[in-house]
Amino acid sequence: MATDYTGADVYQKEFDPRSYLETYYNPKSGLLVKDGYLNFALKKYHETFTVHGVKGETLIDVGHGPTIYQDLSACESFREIIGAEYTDRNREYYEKTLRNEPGIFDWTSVIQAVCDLEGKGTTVEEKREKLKNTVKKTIKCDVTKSNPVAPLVLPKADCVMANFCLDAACKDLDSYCNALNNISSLLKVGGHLIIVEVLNSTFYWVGGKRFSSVAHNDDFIRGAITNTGYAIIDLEVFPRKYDEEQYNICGHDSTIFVLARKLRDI
Ligand SMILES: C[S@@+](CC[C@H](N)C(=O)[O-])C[C@H]1O[C@@H](n2cnc3c(N)ncnc32)[C@H](O)[C@@H]1O
Repeated sequence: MATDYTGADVYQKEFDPRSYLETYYNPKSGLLVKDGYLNFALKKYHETFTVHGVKGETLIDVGHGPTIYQDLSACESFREIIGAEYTDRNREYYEKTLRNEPGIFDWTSVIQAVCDLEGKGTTVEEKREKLKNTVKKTIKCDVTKSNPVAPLVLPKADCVMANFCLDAACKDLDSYCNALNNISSLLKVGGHLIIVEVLNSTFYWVGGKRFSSVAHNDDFIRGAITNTGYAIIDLEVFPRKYDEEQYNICGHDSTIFVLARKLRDI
């Protein structure tokens, strides 16, 4: 079944942060927890900032939505994280999570898992504090615009990450490549890009609303990143076991994690 393109205005009106978190990241029933993706992503982020030594002054987390897991390792290697997301509700939810407000989605087990990966004896509370202090601000961002953070003009960052954002934000493969180039304009030459996407899916559900996704395979992602002026440092595809009920909630057969270094502006 085809899904009509759900653009940024649909996200602003209809994307419910709590439903998204419960459906995909609930510690017991979350789809991305049960299929192993979350542990895969935590390991890849950990390796990025340790084995691959990615670090610097500023990292921009594009399309962070209401999730924080993608920043838990990064906050040890960057002086500043800037959250850049389209919807007001997601920015608010993300900020409330940083402040660990009562009733907010509970990331404790995920924070503990990252502390265990790091093996430095950091406590969950210390990690929460570190992340809260490292995220200096959240700003509005639209990846379909040539300057995604307009009207702001930011100094170029050392790292840009987009976790499950571009597939969700883009209408087709051409607009995906444009959006990749748009977020690349936020990054220094020599800086690092981290892209995480689902493969071969056209939709995902959040709280009774079907959202569109651009369908592509890993070759497309590899080509799009290389053609945007990057050298790929690490690329891994994580397959998802077939389960009819779960595939009816979101249709991807795997996820892809890519770490790349920017060689030039195109
Ligand atoms: C599938 S969610 C991903 C959330 C989170 N990063 C994660 O890893 O689960 C897609 C996110 O992209 C954001 N988004 C959609 N269109 C966008 C646009 N044009 N510019 C920036 N963000 C957008 C949505 O608001 C949402 O937070």
